[in-house]
Amino acid sequence: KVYEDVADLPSLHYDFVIVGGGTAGNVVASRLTENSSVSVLVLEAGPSNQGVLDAQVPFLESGVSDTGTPYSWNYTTTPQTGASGHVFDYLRGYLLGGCSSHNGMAYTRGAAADFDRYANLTGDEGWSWNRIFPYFLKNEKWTAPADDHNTQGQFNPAIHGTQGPISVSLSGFSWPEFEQRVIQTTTELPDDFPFNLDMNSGQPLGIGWLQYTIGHGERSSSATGYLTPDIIQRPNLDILLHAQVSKLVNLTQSRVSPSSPVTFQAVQFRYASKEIILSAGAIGSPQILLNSGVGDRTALGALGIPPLWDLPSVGKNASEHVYSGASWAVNSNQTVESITQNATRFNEAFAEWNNSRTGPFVNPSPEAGTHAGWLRLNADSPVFDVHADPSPGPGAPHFEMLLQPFGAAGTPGHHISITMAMVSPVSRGSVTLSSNDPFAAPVIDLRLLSSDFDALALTEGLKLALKFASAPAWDGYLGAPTVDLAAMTPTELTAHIRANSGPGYHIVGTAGMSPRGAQYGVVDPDLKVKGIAGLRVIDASVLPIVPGAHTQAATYVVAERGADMVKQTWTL
Ligand SMILES: Cc1cc2nc3c(=O)[nH]c(=O)nc-3n(C[C@H](O)[C@H](O)[C@H](O)COP(=O)(O)OP(=O)(O)OC[C@H]3O[C@@H](n4cnc5c(N)ncnc54)[C@H](O)[C@@H]3O)c2cc1C
Repeated sequence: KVYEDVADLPSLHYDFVIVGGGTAGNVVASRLTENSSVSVLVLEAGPSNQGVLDAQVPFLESGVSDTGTPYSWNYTTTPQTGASGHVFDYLRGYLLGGCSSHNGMAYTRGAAADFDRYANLTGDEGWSWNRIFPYFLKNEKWTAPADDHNTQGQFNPAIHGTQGPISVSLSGFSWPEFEQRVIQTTTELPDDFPFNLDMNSGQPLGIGWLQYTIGHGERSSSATGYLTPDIIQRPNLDILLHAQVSKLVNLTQSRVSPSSPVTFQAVQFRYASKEIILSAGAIGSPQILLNSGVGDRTALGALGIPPLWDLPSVGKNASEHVYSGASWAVNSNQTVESITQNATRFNEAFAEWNNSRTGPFVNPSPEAGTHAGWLRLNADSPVFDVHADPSPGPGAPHFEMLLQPFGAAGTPGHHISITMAMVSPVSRGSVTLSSNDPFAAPVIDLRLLSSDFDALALTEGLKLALKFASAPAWDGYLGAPTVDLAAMTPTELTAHIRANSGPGYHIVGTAGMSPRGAQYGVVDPDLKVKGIAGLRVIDASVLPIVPGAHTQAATYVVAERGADMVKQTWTL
């Protein structure tokens, strides 16, 4: 059951307490309570997703994701020196479902090489692409698009799951003038921009149709998919909302030494007899560990937090994508602005969604892409003189190119954009504490573009965007660029990128996996916190390096495998 008030909770003792009812946390709660002998409590800081219209209507996503809404943690980053000193809002979902209840819904699994690298970095073959692949299928329910269009040639059915909790579909409303030009470009410039039937095969390189965690015109999230009404009714599952966990309690108060590991058995006010599972996300999980005295001993001591267990990697190694882009006016009124800049059409589109779950509101927020391209730097690029290739292999991208029939928000007229992201960044940031107040916002320093490699690579990426737009397919359609990037020298382009880029909200790595016995890292490959009994982290923070993909699919498979590991430990 879902509880709004702690006083109503029926029990003090649970087998498992899951901190965070977000993307990963709800997967674990749902899977563990499949066994009726197990009791689970989920503690979620935010409110319910039920009745939050903007979390249901894909097009209205920003109403739930943006800073300032009641459903956002309202974080900001520190000034980002590599990005002209800008301070960015750092969006994180503050409601049941976490980021899966407010994200952009793009469904991208990443490259096989991303997961094979996780296997190498952890010494656990179980994280390799081939071994993880069944979990993608287990998570997914392939669904026809809302407009029921013929999807042949737009995806490969052989690589998708059909029975899982999360609906995945192709776009349910089309922008034909734009889409035809994208596809035409793949035939005109096939060397640089080959068509890829399905970017989720493990071989993402090329341009393909985007898939979204949307079913029948509505957002599919961990809250809607893994906490269906019948699952919520399970007598062995309690979910407490408005419950922000400050720190974990060490009931045994045992001395810290490698031979007598610390045992965590409680959070604030509830007992977990088997395990506490931290699923508070890549910001929340390290924050709770640090508040609990698990982290860099010196830094904790300096803040007046008694260090309990020295794990210097907690909150470090934050790995995040960085986005920049280009936009052009177009000689057409067939862009998403025809809805966002016209109140009548906006209201009609909303009414259509209400009546039949069709129309433009079935697609994600206005700036969503119709297609994505996953691209690489040239093998002989001089950028590799600055830093060795950080990508996990030749089948994995350096860049994501998002193709959007929409310009910059607030600019009148009709535009298209090509957003370009550096998805194999060298830069690493951190999540640290500002004080010993466990409820104070953490310090989020992504160190975006702090590596020159990232800035120089993204410069090459923007050149690829310009090349894409130079294909004959766009002749007569593209008007003036919003900013004339083609006229810039490479140095000017790099400076432009530093002044005009931002984060992708894809942070991972702050409780990263490393091999068992390694002196670095936060969790072992079985997601148990190193040196601590009774505590795992199961969420995006355990991925040691950001995949070349939006991160929800990777988070879902971490959670599915994590739940299996917990079941295995306790023979459930
Ligand atoms: C605006 C935005 C757009 C995105 N777009 C996409 C996209 O289009 N495609 C994609 O694949 N990925 C996208 N992502 C990234 C993706 O959604 C995340 O990587 C993923 O969902 C993270 O899952 P998680 O379980 O690690 O954390 P979360 O989903 O954030 O879950 C953490 C949960 O823990 C709760 N919590 C935190 N601290 C505490 C505490 N102290 N006590 C109790 N509860 C707590 C939070 O409220 C939250 O519910 C986007 C992210 C954002 C923010």
